[in-house]
Amino acid sequence: MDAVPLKLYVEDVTWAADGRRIVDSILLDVAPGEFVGLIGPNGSGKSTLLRTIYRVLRPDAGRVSLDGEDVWALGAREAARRTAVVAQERGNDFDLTVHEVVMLGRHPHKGLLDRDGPADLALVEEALERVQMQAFAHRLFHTLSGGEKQRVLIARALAQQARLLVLDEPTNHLDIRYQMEILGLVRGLGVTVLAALHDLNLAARYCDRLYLLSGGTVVASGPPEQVLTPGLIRAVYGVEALVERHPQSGLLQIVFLGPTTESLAGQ
Ligand SMILES: Nc1ncnc2c1ncn2[C@@H]1O[C@H](COP(=O)(O)OP(=O)(O)OP(=O)(O)O)[C@@H](O)[C@H]1O
Repeated sequence: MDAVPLKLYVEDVTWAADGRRIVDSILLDVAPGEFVGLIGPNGSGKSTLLRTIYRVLRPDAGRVSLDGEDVWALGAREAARRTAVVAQERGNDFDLTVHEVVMLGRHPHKGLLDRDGPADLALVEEALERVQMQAFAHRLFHTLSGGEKQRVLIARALAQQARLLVLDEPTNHLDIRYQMEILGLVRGLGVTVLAALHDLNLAARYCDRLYLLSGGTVVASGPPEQVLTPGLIRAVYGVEALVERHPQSGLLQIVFLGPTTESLAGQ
């Protein structure tokens, strides 16, 4: 993805369903080349917010802009050229081979009747190599394990050469080695990244800044050490935690002690 990173700006975005605001007046920005993590408990609105950003949901209020241009003014094709998405939802990829799934990443760049050219093939091969899935190129996508599928979807995003990468739980099927490899790879791409992550230790390690969502609103944002405090973890997740810098590695480390007594009493 040797593309110039872009600036993402989410300005007071609200999206409601059945009269309930699932995301409510969200203000968020990601600077060019920054890796920002979106964290928060189940149901806090992370996926819904990401879906407004990659233009599946149209906000009821507010706007999402890429380099200052509203994604709804850009049109689907141009928005897809700028934004690659690795999400849980799967389209009709089931009868496709791994190679064909990754080639889908080239579609926003091609006309309706354009065939796959040598440059497209080279990008697909390079992307498969980067996630170490070359040997699987001719396998049917639906026959892969969860982690293998996840790596192929990352490869599709790489082949797309987008300037913004939106990831929704990109590592949830991966073993610890691939979790670290994929997040390290994504970080090294130099593109703008917004990723919903559940693992707070991984979020602390790979993200420049975090936004913490609760009940559809941003309750904290900033560098990991400012957001991942015992007080905020207790208030938002209902879990007691110790947060410290590991003496040898210097990494921020969160040790979860257990649910707070209030949250246990509420069960
Ligand atoms: N189309 C919809 N209609 C009604 N409610 C919805 C709709 N989409 C999402 N919701 C609700 O909005 C809330 C937020 O969902 P969302 O998937 O954005 O949360 P999340 O933070 O990504 O959660 P998780 O960590 O569990 O993936 C949930 O309570 C969900 O049930």
